[in-house]
Formats: sequence, structure tokens, C-alpha cells
Amino acid sequence: MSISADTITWKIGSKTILDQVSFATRPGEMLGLLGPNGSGKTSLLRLLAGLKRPHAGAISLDGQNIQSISRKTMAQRVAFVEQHATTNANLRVVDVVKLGRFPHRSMFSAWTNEDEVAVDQALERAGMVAKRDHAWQSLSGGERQRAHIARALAQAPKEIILDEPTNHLDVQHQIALLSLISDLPLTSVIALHDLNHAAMFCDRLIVLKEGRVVACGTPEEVLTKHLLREIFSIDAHVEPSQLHGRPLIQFTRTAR
Ligand SMILES: Nc1ncnc2c1ncn2[C@@H]1O[C@H](COP(=O)(O)OP(=O)(O)OP(=O)(O)O)[C@@H](O)[C@H]1O
Repeated sequence: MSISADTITWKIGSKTILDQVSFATRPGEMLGLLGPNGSGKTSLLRLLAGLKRPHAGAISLDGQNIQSISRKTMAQRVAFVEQHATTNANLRVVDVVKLGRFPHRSMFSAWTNEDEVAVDQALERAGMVAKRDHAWQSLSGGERQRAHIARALAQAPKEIILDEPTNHLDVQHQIALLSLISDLPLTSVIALHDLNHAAMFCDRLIVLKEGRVVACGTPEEVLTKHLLREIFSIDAHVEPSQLHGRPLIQFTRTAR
């Protein structure tokens, strides 16, 4: 067990956003989080990262309630790439990535060789070496997204939580990022809208609708014609891909 949620409920005012959500990740797996707009994906990821507290239920890391884990320990262990992450505009790319080392350092400790290697490796993995010394302000949306991912990797986490990380990326970088995440020896929880990408890369999927878990299982178990109609209101043909064997979803041209 890595990150788990045990019957968590979370509200904004009197509105229930997440309703008795339970699941457990398996170490090293890539768990995809799917659901229509407004179903609660971002809210759930923010709770998993410890940025919000559930009103009922508990989030645990290796069985320990995260409310009893210090912020520093959480930050050494769990990286979160938010959907609309912002960064101080005066920094260079490498400075942003160096911020990922912050949880591993004490206030007065010197920058170590280990820090340097972690930053270099993270820039390399995120395909950002060529942009290392560029000003943040000069980056495109997709490059900023990749720099945020490099920062998360520099953190050397055991768990990484990503909220629609492929949003701004061209197709080459979408596939590169998802391949990278699925190949890393990390537990990842990743919100995705692209169902074919979820099918290709994730080990298991969870589907949310109106704050409730409505399906959980392998891509083959979850991404059925019936679920696509019931949850996403689309008609589609699903068959194993000839390229990778995972479900391939082909949509009809009209949504219901
Ligand atoms: N600050 C807020 N005040 C009121 N309601 C909010 C607030 N933030 C989110 N919500 C509501 O919570 C619900 C879940 O939102 P959330 O962003 O978690 O969904 P999501 O599945 O990530 O959506 P999307 O796919 O559009 O990114 C939505 O109904 C949204 O309107």
C-alpha cells in the first residue's frame, strides 16, 4: 500500500464535493483518475497531497494518516504537479527545478553533489536540458509544464500526483511524459481526460462521477462501452489496440 483514501468526504460549504471515496494505490503503479468536468478529480488530488483535509475519513501513506506526518516528511515523499501551477516569473528554469530539492535540505546546508545530480537528471528526464538557463518568462505553456514536472522529479519523491499534466503538451511530449511516468519506479496518481492515453499507460483506473467512485479496475475492466455511455455520455466502439493490446476507444461524432 502506498497512498490510500478511506471513505473520505469533502465539502465546500454545504455542497458535498467528494462523497465516501475509498481506494488504495499499489506501490509502483500508475493509477489514472478519470471523470467528467466537475466530478472532483482536482479536489481529490489536493486532498491526497495534503493541501486540504477531508471532513470525514482519512488519507494514509503506508497506513499512516497523513495528518500525523510532518509537512517536511510529506514533501520529501510526495510530489504534486498542479494543473495551474504558478512560479515566480524572475527565475530561470534551473532555479525552478532546484526548488524541488528544498524539502531535502536544512536551512543552512550547502548545495550538495546529490542535489546537483538530482536537478540534472530531472531536467534530462523532462526534456528541458536545452532550456536550463532560460528565463521562466520566455517559456511556452508546455515548456512550463515540463519544467514543473522536472521540479517534481528533482524532489525524488516516492509518490507523484499529477493533475492533467498533458494539458499544454504537443502530442510528442504527451507520449514522452506518460511513458516517463509509467517507467519511473514511483507510485503515481494522475488525472487525465484523454481516455486512450489512460488506457495505454495506466495500470489501473478510478472513475469519479459527482464526487463518487463509480468504477475501479484495469483499463480493460473499466473502459467499457457501457461505462462510456453512462458516465461520459458518449457512444464509442472499444477494442484491443493492434499496437499495444490495451483498449482502443473510437468515438462516434456526436455526443449524447
Ligand atoms: N472554490 C470552489 N467553490 C465552490 N465550488 C467549487 C470550488 N472549487 C471546486 N468547486 C466545485 O467542486 C466540484 C469538483 O471540482 P473539481 O475541480 O475537483 O473537478 P474536476 O473533476 O477536477 O473538474 P475538471 O475536469 O473540470 O478539471 C465542481 O462541482 C466545482 O464546481
